[in-house]
Amino acid sequence: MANSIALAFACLAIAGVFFRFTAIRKNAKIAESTGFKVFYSPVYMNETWWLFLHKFIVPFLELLPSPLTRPWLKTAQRWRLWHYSYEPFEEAGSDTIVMATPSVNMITTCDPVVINQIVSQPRKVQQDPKIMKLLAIWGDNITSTDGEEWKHHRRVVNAGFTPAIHAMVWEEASEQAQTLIDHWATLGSVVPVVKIWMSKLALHVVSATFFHKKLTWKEVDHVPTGHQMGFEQALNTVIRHLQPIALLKARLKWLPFKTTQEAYTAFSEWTAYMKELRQIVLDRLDETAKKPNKSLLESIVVAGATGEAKDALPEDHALGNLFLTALAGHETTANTMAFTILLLAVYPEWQRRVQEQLDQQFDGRERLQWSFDQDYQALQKGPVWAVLKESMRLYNVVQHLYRKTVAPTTLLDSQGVAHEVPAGTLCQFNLGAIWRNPNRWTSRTATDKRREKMRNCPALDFDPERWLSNSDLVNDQDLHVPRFFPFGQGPRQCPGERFAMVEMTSVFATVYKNYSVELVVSQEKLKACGGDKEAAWESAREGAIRTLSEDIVSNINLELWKELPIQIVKRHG
Ligand code: HEM
Repeated sequence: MANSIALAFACLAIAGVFFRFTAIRKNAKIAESTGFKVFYSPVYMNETWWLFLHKFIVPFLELLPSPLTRPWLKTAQRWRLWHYSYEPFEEAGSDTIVMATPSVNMITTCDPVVINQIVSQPRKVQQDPKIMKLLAIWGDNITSTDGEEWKHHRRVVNAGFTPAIHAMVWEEASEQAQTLIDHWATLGSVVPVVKIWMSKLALHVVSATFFHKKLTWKEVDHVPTGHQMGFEQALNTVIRHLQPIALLKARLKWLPFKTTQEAYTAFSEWTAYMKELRQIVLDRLDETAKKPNKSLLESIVVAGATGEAKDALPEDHALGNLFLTALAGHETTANTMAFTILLLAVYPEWQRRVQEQLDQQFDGRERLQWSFDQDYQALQKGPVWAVLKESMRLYNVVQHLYRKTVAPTTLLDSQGVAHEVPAGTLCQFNLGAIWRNPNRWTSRTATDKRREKMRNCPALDFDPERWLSNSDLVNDQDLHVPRFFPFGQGPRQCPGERFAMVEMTSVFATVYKNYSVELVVSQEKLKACGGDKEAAWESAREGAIRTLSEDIVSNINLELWKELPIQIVKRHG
């Protein structure tokens, strides 16, 4: 009996391998017609079994001779793409390659020309429905749709990003940052994991400006009557359990595990909060519909309720967009702020340059006298934005974007060669590889020896100067397409770009005008360095640079959950 079962399994495994191999061969033939370099990949990065088992399998695959795994093993690990950066393309000897997998052909590229061609042909290249529908948890929304349906969602969401909202973001972000610093002071001014606080801060800003729901540091865990979770906790828990919620939604209720029960409670609580917010607008519908400057919530709900043929959104679509903007609007900005704060603690010389710019700009004016109209634009020219851009270059929180060809498409590459890509090809833009491609971006801040010793940590290349002296921006000045686009490009470019930049500028102005942020040097470290403060600081800095590489994790966003303590110190003079 046991022998028969073993035989049956062996036959199944052989048949599986045979079918996979045949499918790859078939896909590879089609891929070769594109003229891009083609590689076989025995797995497709999004296959369910691979996503579940990779942790156990990858260490064994890494023991195989590299010609057998190059470059597919790196491209198949989507959660490590940021860590591998340009390596798979280096291994492949090309900035655009096609991976022929058992299920789909996937173009993966870090060539800005190819990317620009892809996003410029929205009729032929669209969102991949399989990937984007996962985010349609409450209903279709701006990211889960394409074509005419997407235009509809986009119009409604865009209407919420008004100049009045951006001015509100400026004020709210500054107030939240100041009250957070005051809150930190009550906790001793040492912050072990800055990411956690930046997520809260960014959520507070989104909540106040989009939903008219003011959140404060004291009421973080407040649970209103009739609810089982606070507003903030409900959203954060939904985000933490996004994958099971996306797959099972209300069916989670029937699973008896603690985490699935928690996920279900968060799912139903967040649904209730969104419905309540919607109802508040519905109660003042006529008045709100006439407002020239609607908030995002108002724009979405009014469009859904008035039934105008042009803009009407059913309730599930309205909830879908409310969730999506809350999600897209806070984690991206929060992680970018967290990385930038840590980088400035590692590079105090850049912190000083930021402070000099702020001192000059505000010239003795107190925080409440700063203004969006007078100060936001002025701060874009100088170290504040140079630091932000350099941080987004090295720590691109959105690591990859996807499109799928729905018709045969011609793509030119940076050498001017035309490639014919058939319909049904998945296109992946590897953003980290674009901006850490050593052939395009100069690295001046670390010697090869130091780079080798520190295992090529991205933080070693932090060089905001490149944004101030444009001459050194990139090696290929003759490239006539955008080369740095952390917010995407083309019709689907991030609608929240200005929102995010206003928020981050305002937070950094508030933090660094009156405070410095320093790495914490532990007593053990000081002791280990024989009481030499300078040596202990250097050692803490080396540790921070390593942490900013080895401990970065890739979830929906790139993030650092591990402790990397910093302390907030009042500036003098
Ligand atoms: C540092 C902060 C942010 C970064 C790096 C970022 C980046 C991006 C990127 C790369 C895309 C995809 C573009 C594409 O598919 O080509 C995107 C889309 C989007 N972002 Fe952002 N984003 C940020 C902040 C925000 C904020 C603050 C909001 C809202 C308040 C927002 C809302 C959205 C939405 C709704 C989309 C989908 C657009 C569509 O599919 O039409 N983002 N973002």
